[in-house]
Amino acid sequence: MKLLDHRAEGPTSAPPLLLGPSLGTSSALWDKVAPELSITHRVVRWELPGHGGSAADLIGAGATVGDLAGLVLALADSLGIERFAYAGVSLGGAVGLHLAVHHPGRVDSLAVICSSAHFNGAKPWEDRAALVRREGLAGLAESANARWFTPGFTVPELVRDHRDADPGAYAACCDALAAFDLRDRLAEISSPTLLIAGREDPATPPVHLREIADAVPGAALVEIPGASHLAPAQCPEAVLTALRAHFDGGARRGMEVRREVLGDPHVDRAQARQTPFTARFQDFISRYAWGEIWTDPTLTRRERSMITLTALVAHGHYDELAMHVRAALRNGLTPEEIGAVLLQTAVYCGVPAANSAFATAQRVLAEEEG
Ligand SMILES: O=C(O)CC1=CCC(=O)O1
Repeated sequence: MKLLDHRAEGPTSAPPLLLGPSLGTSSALWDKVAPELSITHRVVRWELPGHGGSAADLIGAGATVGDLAGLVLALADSLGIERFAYAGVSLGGAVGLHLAVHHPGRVDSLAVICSSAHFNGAKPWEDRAALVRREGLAGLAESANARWFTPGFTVPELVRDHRDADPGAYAACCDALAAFDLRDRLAEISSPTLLIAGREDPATPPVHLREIADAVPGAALVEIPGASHLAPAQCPEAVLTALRAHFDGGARRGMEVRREVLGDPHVDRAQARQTPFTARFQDFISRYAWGEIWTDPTLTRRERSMITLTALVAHGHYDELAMHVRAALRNGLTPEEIGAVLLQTAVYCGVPAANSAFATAQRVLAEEEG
């Protein structure tokens, strides 16, 4: 099966983040944003059919946003990505809305940028599709700067990509925009949703994003002054700040997992002891140890507990060991299994270390039983 062209960057073990382009643009739209996002995410930028390196015949006349969403899901499947965060601009944002409504199990978190739940009816897009089918894209590309940027600003590479797109596929994308209207379904979206509007955007002005924010439960709206339609290209830092804050569920998720594994009383005590001096360290632990490592599904929590017990014995961290014996019980290890792990440490970490570990574990197990 033919797939959308894409560019992937960032650690393969990081949470996946799919980035969608707007009509006439390519993945270059994300050039100033994607490298930064790829520090914390496996970023996959996809190309519209007939744009960038995607084949034009992936869609045809009468295409829908649902067809584009299907291509995005096929790409995700091919990359072994089940659930993902998603950000899209304009038509790419419409794809994100469609995914969140029709495939909620796939979308962990959504950001919709300079986009809309409807693109002002069918007529303008039917006219544009007819024009492009008749005359190609050269003429339309001449007006790209006015549609995409504030006066005096341009990104020549994006304008060139617009001119070079396949007219048939571009027109099919216009067909998809003509038929798109998700206003009645927005309230069904359950993924955490961020809307980003360009204050100077003539194509999808802030009122379109506000309409989505008002309808999607819990959604947030950020308006970027000085940005027109292609905000990630024109105001990358503002977009990056908003996306980072939205997608960095690491700290939040980390705190949830920390509480699940260590228990509320322990975490509450740690929080109460926190001072301005230790706050950054506590935050680091929540994000990194709990938000990234303990949440990584490659290993089970039971397996992680066994590894952690062993490592703590190896380094003689007996206070931490006591805490992780409790965590191991919470993660489903039996006292017998904990004993078997400690016995094995006698072989690899040394008998004196295991001796102290058994004493610590015995005390904790007795406390937990009593
Ligand atoms: O190029 C435009 O006209 C702006 C636009 C509308 C939908 C989209 O994806 O881009």
